Amino acid sequence: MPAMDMTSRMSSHFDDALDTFKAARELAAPLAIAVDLLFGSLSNNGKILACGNGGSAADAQHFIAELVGRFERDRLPLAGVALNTDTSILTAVANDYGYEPVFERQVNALGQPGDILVAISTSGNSPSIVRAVEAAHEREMPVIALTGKGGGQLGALLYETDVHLCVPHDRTMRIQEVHILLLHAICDGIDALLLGDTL
Ligand SMILES: O=C(CO)[C@@H](O)[C@H](O)[C@H](O)[C@H](O)COP(=O)(O)O
Ligand SMILES: [Zn+2]
Repeated sequence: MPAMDMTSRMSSHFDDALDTFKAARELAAPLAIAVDLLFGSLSNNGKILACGNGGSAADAQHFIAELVGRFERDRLPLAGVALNTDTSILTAVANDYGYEPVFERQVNALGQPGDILVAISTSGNSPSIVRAVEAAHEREMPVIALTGKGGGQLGALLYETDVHLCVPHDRTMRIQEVHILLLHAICDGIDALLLGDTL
């Protein structure tokens, strides 16, 4: 096997990430729409449900923690639930019904018209996320979908009233890196609407 230049392999991640972050600037306009949608729901006693698998589960709970806790400034707690955090619900539903409905069932249990589902899937093809989005539509909940790889099945399912934040990249890790930027930008937008735009 030829000697691997690990430093240049590591360097290429920074170059690719910079290119991807630049390309993802095209998401600024739909991101602004997502902020309005979330702020409107929260202002009308709505709540935010978020879900993802693997690294995207971490992103969903990270985002919800910043709503219920705080982001950069003190403010009132905002209503949100990460659907991938309750191991008793996840194991009970997966054990009794299979994994696919683990989020759908929680959307059906908790979701009300006007609540918002934040659905995170880098491929757009995870069945548990696709089913959660279908349940949200049935419950008249707008969806904010964070995807990549062209959006997959999720992209094709979305309504015009939903927001699709599709990262223009094909590698899961790079897509996840932009997803966390998108979620932080949303938190910043909500705080700006609640508290004013100076930090
Ligand atoms: O974080 C990573 C890879 O970077 C993994 O844990 C990854 O999230 C998992 O393979 C997920 O199951 C992928 O699901 P999805 O993003 O395609 O919906
Ligand atoms: Zn990851």
